[in-house]
Amino acid sequence: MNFCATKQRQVEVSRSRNQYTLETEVPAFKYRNEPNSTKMSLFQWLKGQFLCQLIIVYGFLVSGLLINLLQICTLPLWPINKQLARRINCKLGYSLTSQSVAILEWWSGTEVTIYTDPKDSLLYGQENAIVILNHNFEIDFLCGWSFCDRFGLLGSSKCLAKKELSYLPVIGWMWYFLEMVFIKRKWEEDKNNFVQRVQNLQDYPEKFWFLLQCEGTRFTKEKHRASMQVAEKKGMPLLKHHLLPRTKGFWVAVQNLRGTVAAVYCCTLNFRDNETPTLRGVIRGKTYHPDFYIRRFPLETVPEDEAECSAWLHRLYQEKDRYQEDYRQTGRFPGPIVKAPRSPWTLINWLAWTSFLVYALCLVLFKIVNSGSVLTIVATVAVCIAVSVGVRWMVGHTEIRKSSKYGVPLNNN
Ligand SMILES: CC/C=C\C/C=C\C/C=C\C/C=C\C/C=C\C/C=C\CCC(=O)SCCNC(=O)CCNC(=O)[C@H](O)C(C)(C)COP(=O)(O)OP(=O)(O)OC[C@H]1O[C@@H](n2cnc3c(N)ncnc32)[C@H](O)[C@@H]1OP(=O)(O)O
Ligand SMILES: CCCCCCCCCCCCCCCCCC(=O)OC[C@@H](O)COP(=O)(O)O
Repeated sequence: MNFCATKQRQVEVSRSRNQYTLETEVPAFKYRNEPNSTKMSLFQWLKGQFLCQLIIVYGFLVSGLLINLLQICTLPLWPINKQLARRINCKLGYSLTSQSVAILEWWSGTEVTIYTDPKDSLLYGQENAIVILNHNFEIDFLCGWSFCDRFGLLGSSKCLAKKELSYLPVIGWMWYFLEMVFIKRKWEEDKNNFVQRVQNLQDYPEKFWFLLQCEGTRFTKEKHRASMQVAEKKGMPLLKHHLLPRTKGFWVAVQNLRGTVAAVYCCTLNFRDNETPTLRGVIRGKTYHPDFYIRRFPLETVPEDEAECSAWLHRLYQEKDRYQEDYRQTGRFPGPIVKAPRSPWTLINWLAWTSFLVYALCLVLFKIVNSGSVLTIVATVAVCIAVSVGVRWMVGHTEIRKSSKYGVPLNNN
């Protein structure tokens, strides 16, 4: 049983007409994600069923391809009414991304606990921001989406992502229409396109957060060792829980988004009890316990000069490193917990897509079996095998053991 034994103040933030209000004290022991065992046993049983997991993957992929198709249909609109095309793509993006949030929050029962200043939380969702985040976990992008959804920015939020992710069916194709910024992580090759894509966000019609994972790659022992050798050579303090941040992307984003974004949100994510979450675990319904610490820095406080801005970011990562160390000692981040409720719309959208697609699948399977054609049946089995290989390949992109060798000496990809 998980419980937080620290006496702490929890601030409930409820959504009413886009306002986050109401504060309540909660008792010292706050039980988290504790399902009523009898009521939940059927649900637990369902989570363990391979068929249910298959339906989740099928629903996500097929709805994703349909959404990709709808996104392609918006292409003729871009030259005529760009802002409308962008808004439609945000809605389409929401319809796909929110399914993964529903799977995280409602299926696996994983809830992100947010530690932040309640005053700052009133601004979340009301302003554009650059978000920086550590890159240690296989489902950090899912937790990020959950956080975006709690503050109404799920469809429109963006990230700086490695180019390889743009080729991923469904997710990567969707991101292309959502104007994500893709980079090869080779500055000379990236710089023109990067600056252009960031500048394009200056007139974005929806509120957005722009996520930068300044470490540039996921944390592994090998990358950490290499990165700390660089820090040592530069005479910088060593980090224990982070790689040395790459600062160029942050500086360019800040410079080009002054006047567009209001603040930098420094986010630090960790999981209770040294959990090592995986996407497979989420699909199998395993509950994880992410804790998430956010500090808001008004953009005016970030230096304009490149060297000073870079030093500012390094200092921030040194602080983040101390928060991670404290978290390991105490099991919590500083500050009060702000509770933003999960939205029922993610669940409604997910159930609507899944019911529709399962119904359609039953009709198609019935027709195939009824046709009695051996060729059709063999072709169907072949397609299923191909899709299964494809899904493993896609899920593999989230796995740290398959992470790139970026940042390891003599191998910068
Ligand atoms: C709980 C969640 C919380 C919050 C989430 C909130 C909101 C979420 C919002 C939106 C979500 C939307 C979608 C997200 C969903 C999924 C996406 C998830 C992830 C995608 C992320 C990625 O793909 S990460 C990979 C790509 N991103 C990056 O690389 C960004 C970071 N990099 C940069 O910004 C770089 O600056 C650069 C790539 C632009 C350029 O890099 P470059 O190396 O060319 O230049 P730099 O000057 O920056 O760095 C060079 C200096 O670095 C030194 N250094 C450090 N370490 C090393 C090392 N290991 N080896 C060699 N060199 C190293 C080096 O010495 C250089 O120093 P100099 O002094 O010589 O300059
Ligand atoms: C919950 C949804 C379930 C639906 C069914 C599953 C179908 C498969 C979905 C696959 C989704 C893939 C999203 C990939 C996002 C991964 C982002 C990421 O973390 O990229 C790593 C890079 O930042 C750094 O790369 P490395 O240099 O560490 O290498």
